[in-house]
Amino acid sequence: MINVTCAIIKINNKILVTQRSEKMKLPLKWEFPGGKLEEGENVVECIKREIKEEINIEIEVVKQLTNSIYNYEIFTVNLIPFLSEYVSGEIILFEHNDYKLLEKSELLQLDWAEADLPIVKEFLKLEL
Ligand SMILES: Nc1nc2c([nH]c(=O)n2[C@H]2C[C@H](O)[C@@H](COP(=O)(O)OP(=O)(O)OP(=O)(O)O)O2)c(=O)[nH]1
Repeated sequence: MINVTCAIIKINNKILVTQRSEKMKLPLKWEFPGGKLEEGENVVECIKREIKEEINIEIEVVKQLTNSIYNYEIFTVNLIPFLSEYVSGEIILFEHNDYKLLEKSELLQLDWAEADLPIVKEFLKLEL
């Protein structure tokens, strides 16, 4: 099982979502940006590092949500989500195909990576 952190990032009351590239696993699926936990790293360090590496911005973690464990046949992911606030930096996509800033009500319209669906649903139930 691989441990992966991801961030639900609020920017001006919109939510940042990113689309995986054609060359990645789960091509063109939508996800919350993030990535694999490295050895000796805690989950908060991991999500801040991954967000800087992948989309060039700094975030502040607000709250950890419930993990989503999903079996994709070729691998099992333990996805660890963090509600986060944008702090600084300009969005530059180093790996992703595209991004969108969406209203909460628009989130379920995307073609999500399967592991993200329970996280999207938990987030939709939260007060913002
Ligand atoms: N970052 C991120 N990954 C997710 C989400 N949902 C989900 O199933 N994943 C999966 C896709 C990837 O296999 C893995 C994250 O790893 P990654 O983004 O660091 O790795 P990758 O696919 O670019 O690299 P690789 O495994 O092909 O070497 O978790 C999500 O919301 N965010």
